[in-house]
Amino acid sequence: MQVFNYSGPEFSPYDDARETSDHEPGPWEAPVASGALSATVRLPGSKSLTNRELVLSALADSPSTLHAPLRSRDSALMIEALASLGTRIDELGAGEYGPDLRVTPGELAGGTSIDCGLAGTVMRFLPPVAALALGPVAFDGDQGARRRPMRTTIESLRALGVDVSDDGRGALPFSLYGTGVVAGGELEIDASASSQFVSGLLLAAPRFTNGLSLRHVGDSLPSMPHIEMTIQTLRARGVRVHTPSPGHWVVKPGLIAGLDVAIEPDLSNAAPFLASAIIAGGTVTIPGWPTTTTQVGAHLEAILPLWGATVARSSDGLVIDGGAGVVGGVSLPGIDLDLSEGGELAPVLVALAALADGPSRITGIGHLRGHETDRLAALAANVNALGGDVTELDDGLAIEPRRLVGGPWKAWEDHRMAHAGAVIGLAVHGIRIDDIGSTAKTMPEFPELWLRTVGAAPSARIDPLNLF
Ligand SMILES: O=C(O)C1=C[C@@H](OP(=O)(O)O)[C@@H](O)[C@H](O)C1
Ligand SMILES: C=C(OP(=O)(O)O)C(=O)O
Repeated sequence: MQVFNYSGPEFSPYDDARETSDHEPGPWEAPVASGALSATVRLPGSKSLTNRELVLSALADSPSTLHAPLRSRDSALMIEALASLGTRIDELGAGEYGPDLRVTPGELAGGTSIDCGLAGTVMRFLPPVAALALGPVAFDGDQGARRRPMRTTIESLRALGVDVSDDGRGALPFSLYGTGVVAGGELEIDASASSQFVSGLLLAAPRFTNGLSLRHVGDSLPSMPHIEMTIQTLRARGVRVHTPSPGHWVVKPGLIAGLDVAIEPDLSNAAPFLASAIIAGGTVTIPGWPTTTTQVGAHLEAILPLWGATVARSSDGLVIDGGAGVVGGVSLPGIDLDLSEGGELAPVLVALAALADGPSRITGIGHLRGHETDRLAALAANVNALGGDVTELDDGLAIEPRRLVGGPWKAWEDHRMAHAGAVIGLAVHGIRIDDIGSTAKTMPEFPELWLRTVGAAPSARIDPLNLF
């Protein structure tokens, strides 16, 4: 097994990361399951698809329309950044999920600074785009973002001839001076800390004069489905991309077509809602579940039955049936899972494992130390503070069965940490999440949707709220 060694800036989930955060921490008492569920939860659009389509629309040769895009902090930051680089983005009427977006590409211009917030997609996808602009572009983000690994982005741009200034930590803040042209060609990078290093380069590569032949060298490569998503979104816009061998991608130079594209619901954000049926019992339906998709959340269909749930597709969407649920006496088995392809699913799956009656190991996720917070340390600290027994491994977590008791649960700015706390709180009285506002990163509706899901009347239909 290949082990990822974290080599980014030093940080721990205990650091106070709130100094530059955009919201006041919202303490929240997680609701306990009060009975079997029967809920249909319509989820907002995928973060990963929305932010890829925004970038490609900005680089395209004609306008694009995004239907049902995500509206959250991460997509708002992407929109703001692309607008400051010269892209026009208009809201179109009010669709079922809020306004669609019309993106009209403009000449890319520097002379701006980009706030990445805590968004990996903004900090890794936009520097190669900014290199195509004329003029200086400065990048910074939240205090927590300054601890996320960025060395590969910085070094890959330098290797492509882009003038980048940084303080040598391999992290935000840094700035680059775009000349309006990137020659491209052959490039080797180490993307073991994040697949987003690969995706960011591939998304801009059709606009490089010679395209890009990109090879990943080094340790294992996480989150392969997200790279597949990048390739598929490029191909849908007429870009020629091929993969001569695993870890080697070739993007031909050429035009990126404008497109009318419907954004799928965020299947990774479906994780806590699907998990709620395993804890509370009963059924949860997610409408609009795509028949085929590159979203890694689709793996939940195969993963969640490991805990005994029945997961099936119906004409209404994806339906999970948790039977009587943990609170109704169902005993969850321990599991052994390599989650290298779907690290963003880990927090909710660890929450389920912490409620199981057997030992679990979730591995292949060493790179989660460089996510919104050090997710391995944060999950271990949170569960152990409730009386759990979670041990950090080099590339994952070992979870021993323990009876958990109520207590504080820290989000550390991390939306998925808050989701995990909410899942545990369904089964354990008195879980107090310190900052439910962290969920605004990808799903500002989470607290409301969650309360309505777990207290939902039979067959209640729950739609995203218009919070904007
Ligand atoms: O490209 C993307 O949209 C993402 C890639 C993954 O990043 P890592 O490879 O850094 O885990 C994933 O965890 C993140 O939530 C979104
Ligand atoms: C790792 C995540 O986000 P980001 O896009 O900021 O990397 C995530 O959403 O789990």
